[in-house]
Amino acid sequence: MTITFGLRDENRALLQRVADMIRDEVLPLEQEYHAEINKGDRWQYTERQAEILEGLKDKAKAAGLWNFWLTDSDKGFGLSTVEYAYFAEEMGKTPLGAEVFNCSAPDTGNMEVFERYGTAAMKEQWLKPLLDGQIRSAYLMTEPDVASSDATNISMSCVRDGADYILNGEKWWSSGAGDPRCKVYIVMVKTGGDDLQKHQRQSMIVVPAGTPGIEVLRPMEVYGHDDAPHGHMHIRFTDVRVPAENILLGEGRGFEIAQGRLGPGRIHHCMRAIGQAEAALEQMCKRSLQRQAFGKKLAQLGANYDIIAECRMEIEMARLLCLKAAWYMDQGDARAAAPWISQIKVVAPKVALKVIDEAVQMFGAQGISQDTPLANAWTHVRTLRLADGPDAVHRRQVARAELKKYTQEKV
Ligand SMILES: Cc1cc2nc3c(=O)[nH]c(=O)nc-3n(C[C@H](O)[C@H](O)[C@H](O)COP(=O)(O)OP(=O)(O)OC[C@H]3O[C@@H](n4cnc5c(N)ncnc54)[C@H](O)[C@@H]3O)c2cc1C
Repeated sequence: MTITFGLRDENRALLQRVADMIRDEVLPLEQEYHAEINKGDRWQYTERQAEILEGLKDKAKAAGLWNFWLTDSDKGFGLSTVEYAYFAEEMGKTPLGAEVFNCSAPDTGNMEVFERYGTAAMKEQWLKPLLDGQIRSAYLMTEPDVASSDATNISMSCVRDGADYILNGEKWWSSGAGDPRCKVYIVMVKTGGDDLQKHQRQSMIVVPAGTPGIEVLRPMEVYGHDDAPHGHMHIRFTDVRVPAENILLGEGRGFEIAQGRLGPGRIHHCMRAIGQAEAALEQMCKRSLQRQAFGKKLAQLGANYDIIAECRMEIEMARLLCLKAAWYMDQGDARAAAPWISQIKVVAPKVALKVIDEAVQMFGAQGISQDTPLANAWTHVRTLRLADGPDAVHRRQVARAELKKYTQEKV
């Protein structure tokens, strides 16, 4: 029996329905969906892809299995962050899982921004179709020419001109911007100069994807994969003009919004990474019992018992830490939760990478091939050590919170 403390009884059945749908309906179509991408223009959403994915989304929506990520809200199920952790873990077990239930990044973070900081017009134009799963979105912060783990470096120019703002500069690693269904970007820009305090120079602005002056230059590759049709795009803005009312909250409020956006997004990635680790351990165990070498099952050879045991123990530790960080988030004090989110943001990808790597090894050469989901899972989880803040930045947060207990001085 799986222990699911913190999950209210009424939501247990809901979680089981998600797990059942993933096993019975999503997993059987995964391979065909991904094979379809290789058939023609990788950046198109082919008829068959649409049939598979939109078909699954329609089923999930009709069954009421939709938008679980809207924690503590009357629009979703009102799950706590702790409860959502179990759902995200389940959805993380397969690449299409999160999108089928309208719970995928970067849309969830962007929807949260529109919900919390958007105007009524933005909610109508962007939040509504995002909540319905009709369009997708991207979040553009990282820039090629500056160390973007320090967001005070963000320098895309955004200058007021009458009733508009004009944007110039480049962004890269804009996840999801390759998808033809991606219709809107939330863009971190620089609106203030050195006369302002460091954290008041950046703003966020809403830019429709097709605005004149936007050029998608190329997909950035992850270990040689373009991740089509989602993509992590390198984009140039040349005199891109958007109405002044597209700025979120007002000039200089970018950091405030980034904090609100990134907290939940980071922990959701970790929850899904734990799901990927669980899926990899299951595959490793099954393989080690099915295959034989030197007259024994693989499980019985060398240190394989130890490897399996270590993987189980590390997953359990990571899950408990993730639930603790989620619990802190549920207490409503983002500042107190931040170091806990940083802890799990370092630990979850590290553990998932280790487990997936051991599973790859147990599969032999097949493990690194296209014939198991493991190679793809490894590259995906590896990116999490950078995306939403590199490990070192999160470790620094953890250390500062620790040191602050013992000094009044700035650490
Ligand atoms: C697959 C993928 C998807 C992504 N999706 C998006 C997206 O949708 N939108 C978006 O805006 N960005 C996205 N990113 C970008 C990601 O958020 C950035 O790469 C990340 O914030 C780091 O910025 P940087 O690459 O400029 O690295 P830099 O800031 O140049 O940092 C490089 C290295 O410097 C070291 N370093 C930095 N700070 C410290 C410190 N305080 N202490 C010690 N060492 C330090 C670390 O080793 C770090 O890895 C994505 C990245 C990947 C790989």
